[in-house]
Amino acid sequence: MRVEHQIRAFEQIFDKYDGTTPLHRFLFAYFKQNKQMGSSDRRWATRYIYSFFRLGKAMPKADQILRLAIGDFLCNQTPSLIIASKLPELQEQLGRSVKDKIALIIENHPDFKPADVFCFHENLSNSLEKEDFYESFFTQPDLFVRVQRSRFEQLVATLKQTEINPEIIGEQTLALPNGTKLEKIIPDQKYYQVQDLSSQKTSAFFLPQPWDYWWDCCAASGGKSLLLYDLEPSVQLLVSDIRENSLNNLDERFQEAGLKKYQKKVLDLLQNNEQDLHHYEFDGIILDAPCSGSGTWGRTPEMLYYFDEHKISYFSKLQKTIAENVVRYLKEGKPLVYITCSVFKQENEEVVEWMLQNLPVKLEKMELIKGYHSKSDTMFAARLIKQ
Ligand SMILES: C[S@@+](CC[C@H](N)C(=O)[O-])C[C@H]1O[C@@H](n2cnc3c(N)ncnc32)[C@H](O)[C@@H]1O
Repeated sequence: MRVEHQIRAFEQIFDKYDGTTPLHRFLFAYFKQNKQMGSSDRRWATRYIYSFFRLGKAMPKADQILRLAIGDFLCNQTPSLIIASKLPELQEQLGRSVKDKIALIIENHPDFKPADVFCFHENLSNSLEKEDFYESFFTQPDLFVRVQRSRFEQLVATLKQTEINPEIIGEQTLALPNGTKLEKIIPDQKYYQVQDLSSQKTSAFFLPQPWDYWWDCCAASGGKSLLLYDLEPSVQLLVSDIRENSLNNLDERFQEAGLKKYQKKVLDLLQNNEQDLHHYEFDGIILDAPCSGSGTWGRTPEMLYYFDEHKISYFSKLQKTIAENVVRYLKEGKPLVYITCSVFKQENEEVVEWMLQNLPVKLEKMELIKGYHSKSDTMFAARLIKQ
């Protein structure tokens, strides 16, 4: 296959894609419509377009195909026609670490600045190590699974039989190479959940008591509720979300996990829900808030290119309003666990600061759960106690 052919395929995709749908979904539809592309064409086009977006906004003035070659060099350890044609002097260095390769690119192209990869740096939470964070975009995150304790060894053994070598991260957590078709290997999903490592770590903020009544108020398909249930199976739950569809998926997941004691409501938490909720009082609330998702862009690098910075303040307002609307249903002395998958301080520490000033809550602890050293997402969690 000639390099011109690959470049044309990349350019056609790049021209058609506008960032409004997730890239993986766009590519799925695009390949369906372009049946003339064989599997090798599709594989190369996918590699190139992802490598390109992983470069974010670095080297804005450089030629697009040179940017593609640099992205491809930084993201991959195997050769490609683009690297061979645009960066022949670096071909032999493909096996080096990302850090080394970044240094080589800076040496050869001084206009390459790692900080431009993630160009919203002014907004980053203060405790984030910026260089490590920027560097992490050139490595694809892993796929993490949380496994029922009693099934852990058996699941590891099954995976090993299929020549997938899972990395054991904790008592219940495995890391697998991204793209592993786990549901094909183990179709019965009763005993494991796909859930990012940092997301799993948010459970350290829950600390439920036996027979507590908790509200997972932005539950989607129930990932956090399942963590809570795992910690304390006697807990009773109200789960709600604005999207009915997500709540429908939740039923199946809960059933598989054996979670039976829950009630479900479709609620828009920007509205007054007093009619529905006036008699409710909770022992704990999980607010896994709608957010920019900027801590997960290692999985969706197209956002580095297309995200509109104005959205940060939009999400921040949304988060404050939702927090205000839910905290009134919390018992005194009980926790509100505020979670985002964002790295922006306006959605994290500043929302907490706003809550401390405007709501009857006291901060117990908060943490940016950094995923960039462990091929996982970065999240934020805070535990606030109602006064
Ligand atoms: C970060 S996701 C929750 C993920 C989920 N907790 C999990 O662990 O899988 C945020 C959720 O907030 C919901 N949401 C957005 N705006 C909302 C609103 N105004 N009222 C209630 N839920 C809302 C979204 O539908 C989305 O499912």
